[in-house]
Amino acid sequence: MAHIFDLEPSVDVPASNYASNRLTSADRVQFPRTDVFRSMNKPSRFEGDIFDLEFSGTIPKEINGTFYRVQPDHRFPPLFEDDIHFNGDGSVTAIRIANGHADFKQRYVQTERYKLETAARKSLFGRYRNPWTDNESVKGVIRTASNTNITFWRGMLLASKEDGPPYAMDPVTLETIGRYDFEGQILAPTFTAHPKFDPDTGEMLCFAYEAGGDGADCSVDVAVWTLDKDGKLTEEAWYKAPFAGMIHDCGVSKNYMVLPLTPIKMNLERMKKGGNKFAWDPNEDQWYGLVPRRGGKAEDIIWFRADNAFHGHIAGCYELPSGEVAIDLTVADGNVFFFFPPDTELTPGADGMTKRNKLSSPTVRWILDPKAKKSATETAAGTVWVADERIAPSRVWLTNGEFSRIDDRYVTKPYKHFWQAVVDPTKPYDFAKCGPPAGGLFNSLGHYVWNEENYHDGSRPSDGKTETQNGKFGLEDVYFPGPTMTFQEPSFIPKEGGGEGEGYLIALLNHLDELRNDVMIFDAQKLSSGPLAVIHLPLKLKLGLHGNFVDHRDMEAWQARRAEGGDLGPVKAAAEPLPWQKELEGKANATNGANGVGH
Ligand SMILES: C=Cc1ccc(O)c(OC)c1
Ligand SMILES: [Fe+2]
Repeated sequence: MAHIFDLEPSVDVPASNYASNRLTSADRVQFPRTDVFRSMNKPSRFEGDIFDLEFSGTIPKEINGTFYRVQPDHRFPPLFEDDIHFNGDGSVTAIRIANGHADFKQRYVQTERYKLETAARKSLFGRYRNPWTDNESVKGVIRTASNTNITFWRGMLLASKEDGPPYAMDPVTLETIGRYDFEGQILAPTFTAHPKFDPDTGEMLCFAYEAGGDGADCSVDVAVWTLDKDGKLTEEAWYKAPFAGMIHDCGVSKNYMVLPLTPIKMNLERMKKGGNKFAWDPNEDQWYGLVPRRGGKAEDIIWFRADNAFHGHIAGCYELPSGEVAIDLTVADGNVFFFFPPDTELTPGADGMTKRNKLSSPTVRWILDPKAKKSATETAAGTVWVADERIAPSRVWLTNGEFSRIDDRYVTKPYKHFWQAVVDPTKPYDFAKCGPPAGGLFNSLGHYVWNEENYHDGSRPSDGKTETQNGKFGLEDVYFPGPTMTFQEPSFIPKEGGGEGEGYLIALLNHLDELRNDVMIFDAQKLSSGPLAVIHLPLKLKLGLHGNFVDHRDMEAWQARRAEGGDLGPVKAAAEPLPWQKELEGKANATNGANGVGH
């Protein structure tokens, strides 16, 4: 009898189900044959559970909690062949660790997009953050894929992406509860994927950009909110940005929030023509908006400008005795998002590609003075408050990494320790076995400790000069697993009663040759000694974005409060469409779907 594969040549397999960049038929389930859907990033679409994962080494018995992380994972062939990784559906992984064992669970975030596309059994939403490329049937539907971060807040997981509101999930079952509007308190169209939690007050600090209208109109409105530990909205302030660009992460000190505005810019005309949401502008500055955490008014923002560069993620942010705000983050010297090249009409001749894979990404410290002189400056977007003097870095530590993490108990405070996924180009890479390193050559994990001189422990003011060094700002402890492996973002697991940085580091490892993942657990301060445990997953995940560890005691305390009959009761999903959706409802041609309200 013929084996099924022997028959394959007679099966009519077309080269591609795309023509002129568009999906020609949804009858055939076949993803684009582009790098975005290849190798480590081949769609997985796996949902399931694995009880008692295989592992090597010893999983420390004192770890009792869950490591959550989220990955974009397209469920259907995209409408456009040139689709990007960031447009994939959010899929959440939970690695539950207890008693020296680990279990696995993975579920999609069931967004409105997920539900409508499931019903249609095909993609209905088009290009990244561009509703003009959608199927007509989903006009007015919240488009977010909730694929960027997964944070724990008051007994729920919040799956978030900065183009829409967060979705609440059950932290144990990973079932989607629904769109979360903080019980009607936050009704903006967008919400950050990087909310921050003040360890002293229990507050959530969060923001949104492109927040003024329907979340797809390139508005320059930026909202900043605080929710107290009881979930009550206590602060809301609205600011104007100098242009409609990306504000991805934020820094939070005791009294301020810092909003890095990256020079990748939206353009409504380009979007209406079906083009990219963002384009890198190599002629634009990088900006930092400094706002007070309490009582902020529109005119309180100070926008600081510095030379063109690309923001990565924030390590720490805190105040100096002088009252100045220090913020440390990775800053790359070119366009990291090569899939958002310069717009040839807006910046003719600009080159956004040559430096791809050759970018340097040091950890940069900026010192921002809340008393800096500023002037009202007219821009196309309106009046913006800009500091009179440009800023330059205070410290440039040539770490060459991304995905900085700290001991989150030190958010808002002076801190010494940070960790990163590191690119070490001096190490061997097995190109023959692995091909190009999908997602970047994060071939190492690094632990860094600012030394006394560079740690603002409350006694030293800033010195106003730029210093650039390699290895002299503090201690470097780097682990390289081998030439066929790369890391995803690490998360820190604090040891109970331990000091800053005492605990473990957990991160996903990509095997680019076998196309499979492990989870590595390290002593957070001895990375170079190698992992204490390697948990072996029997499958390939995708390249994820962000993750966080949640201690089981926190989980249990909230579970009791969230139980039927508990003092809070179950999490309440949004009960009403967002204001922009209600407005659209009244207009001709609008089909609003379910408006993001659970059904
Ligand atoms: C890493 C940054 C980042 C920024 C915007 C996004 O939409 C995103 O989607 C996964 C990721
Ligand atoms: Fe991020």
